[in-house]
Amino acid sequence: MTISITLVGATGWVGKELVRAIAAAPDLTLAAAVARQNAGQDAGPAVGAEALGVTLVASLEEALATPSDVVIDYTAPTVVKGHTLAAIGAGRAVVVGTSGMTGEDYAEIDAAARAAGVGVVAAGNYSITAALMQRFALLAARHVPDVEVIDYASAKKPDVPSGTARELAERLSAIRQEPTSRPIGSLIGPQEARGATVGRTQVHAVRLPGFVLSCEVLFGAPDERLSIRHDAGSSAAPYVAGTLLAVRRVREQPGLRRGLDTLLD
Ligand SMILES: NC(=O)C1=CN([C@@H]2O[C@H](COP(=O)(O)OP(=O)(O)OC[C@H]3O[C@@H](n4cnc5c(N)ncnc54)[C@H](O)[C@@H]3O)[C@@H](O)[C@H]2O)C=CC1
Ligand SMILES: O=C(O)C1=N[C@H](C(=O)O)C[C@H](O)C1
Repeated sequence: MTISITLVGATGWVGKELVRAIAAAPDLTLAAAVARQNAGQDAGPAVGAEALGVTLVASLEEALATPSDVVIDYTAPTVVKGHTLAAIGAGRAVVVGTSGMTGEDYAEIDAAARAAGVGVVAAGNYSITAALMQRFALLAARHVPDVEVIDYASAKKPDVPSGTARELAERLSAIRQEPTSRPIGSLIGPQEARGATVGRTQVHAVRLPGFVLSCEVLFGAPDERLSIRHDAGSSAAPYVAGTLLAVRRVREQPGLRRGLDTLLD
């Protein structure tokens, strides 16, 4: 039995790579795919591949009419929460790639997934090396209380902070001890200069041409520093293996699992 997939955002930067990888994987089947501008076309040629016999549709609602085991979402921050809740409502497991959701959004999704008895995996970054950055940073935070996150992305990225930085900051916040830096409210000058507080962690977002996505975790201790950094390149290939790992594991348990590193052991 193969795992059947509904892919939303099938002709996007990541979606295209996923269509090709799903078509090449013997244990996976593309059951339905959503791409608004290419609706009516076969999904294969729409991503530069052989015909797959799957006709692209214009909305997740239409795609859910076709049975599948797992919905993958790589769309946009404005629509991902609605898509995820709709897929859960239809009894599908969900792999969330799209960035932009808050910790509160994820709490709501976890509750909905548990109530429906379906699994959800969400990762701010499905690259294996980015997951390792997160794993190493969480280990370091157990020993070093002072940590801040720098989030670098392209000038065109629509959301801030990145899914990578947001997830990292929220998870660091859950385990880190109190920092030794002065409380932000006590500082002289514009408090925005200290970045945004995500969970209990300061995140500094840089948006410049020349970056795809880089994330740096900076730890400071008396008379020494530790920097852990991940730099993404220009292709979407690094996200494919992690996303498909999540597809293969998402139905193991109901509720939300956050972070690709939760699937690595
Ligand atoms: N978790 C991870 O590892 C990664 C996450 N991302 C995130 O995934 C999201 C998508 O990234 P890209 O593929 O680079 O974007 P993209 O813009 O290249 O592709 C998104 C696709 O979704 C489509 N779309 C938008 N709204 C839609 C809707 N309502 N219904 C159906 N389709 C819709 C767009 O038309 C587009 O084809 C972003 O939030 C990005 O930050 C990107 C790379 C890796
Ligand atoms: O928008 C992007 O491009 C990316 N977004 C993801 C994020 O928000 O963290 C990660 C990926 O490296 C690229």
